[in-house]
Amino acid sequence: MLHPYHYHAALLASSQSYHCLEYAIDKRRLVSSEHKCPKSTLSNHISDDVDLWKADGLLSNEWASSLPLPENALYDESLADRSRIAMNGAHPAALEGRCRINFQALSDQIQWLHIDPPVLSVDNFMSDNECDEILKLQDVSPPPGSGRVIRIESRVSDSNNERSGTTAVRSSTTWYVRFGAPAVKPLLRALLQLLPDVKLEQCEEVQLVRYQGGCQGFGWHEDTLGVNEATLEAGGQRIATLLIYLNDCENGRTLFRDLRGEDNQRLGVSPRKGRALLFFPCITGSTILGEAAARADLPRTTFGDVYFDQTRADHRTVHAGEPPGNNEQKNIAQIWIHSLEHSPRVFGRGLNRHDEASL
Ligand SMILES: O=C(O)CCC(=O)C(=O)O
Ligand SMILES: [Fe+2]
Repeated sequence: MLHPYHYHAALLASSQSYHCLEYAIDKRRLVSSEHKCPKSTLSNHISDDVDLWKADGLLSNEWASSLPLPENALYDESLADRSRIAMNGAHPAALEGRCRINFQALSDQIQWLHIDPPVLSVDNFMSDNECDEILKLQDVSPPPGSGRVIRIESRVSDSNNERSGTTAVRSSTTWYVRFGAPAVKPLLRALLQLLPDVKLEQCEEVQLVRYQGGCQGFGWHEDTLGVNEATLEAGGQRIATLLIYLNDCENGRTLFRDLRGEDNQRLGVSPRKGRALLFFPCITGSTILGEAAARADLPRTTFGDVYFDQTRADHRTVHAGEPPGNNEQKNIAQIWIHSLEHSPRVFGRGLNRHDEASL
């Protein structure tokens, strides 16, 4: 029996005393390695729904062993240049997909952190209380048999690997939330307000991630799926990443390896409770981006829709989750938006339906 709302996968982040089962997620593929389970208070949360994952073909025996956290790669001019050249060929008129941003509703809160490729932040996207309600999902122990304790280590797929020239690993605790969970309703509503043409069916299940201070993070990677993963059933490619910081953190920024901020330093977004970060993993363009970019006097609302080409990743969007400080914990919620309807699979086929959301 699955819990009616959240938790298919909860995991123990702490790398210290006990691990029961360790898993790695390589984008949509879950790979596992089993460990001897020391006596642990958490062991009764481990359920046999591993079999469910196996049946779904998501388990294999691969295992990423090492856990280097964001390596200090140097700013790669050549990579950025190559992407810029690709971008020149991507006139918005030639881009099929459109992702309208509702500037009218949120103009005071939206900040353009980077214009090309577009990276935006939205402060107070969610209220403190709404963030707290989501955080509570992480504190509830899943009823026996409904969740399990796993450790997730995420690596970029081979194709990504080739692009960004590095293997990214994640060390974190990850929860997946059912669409019907009341706590995520405000988040889903806010998403649809910000991106009014997006259908909920295009969204992956809400993912909550917790990084423990000092030692956990997520290395350089791109959010696009590999060609074999961006299937019709998956809903094609990920066209937008929406990430919400659920608590304030001194450290633990989301860093964009090849983008520069206003201060000409590597672009980094600090975790502020309720702040959203939006960017587009595929090549994008915007109808009036050029004009607006050249004229500082144009109001922000003159930025038009973001157009995208879902067949081409924008390698300039390589990013990482910096480890929070020693005494901090970083909590985020994340949703990936696909070009087409996405079939959620984390809870098992058909077990977490978009229409449970009842917005
Ligand atoms: O933790 C972060 O700031 C970034 C997380 C991320 O990029 C991801 O989960 O894909
Ligand atoms: Fe990412």
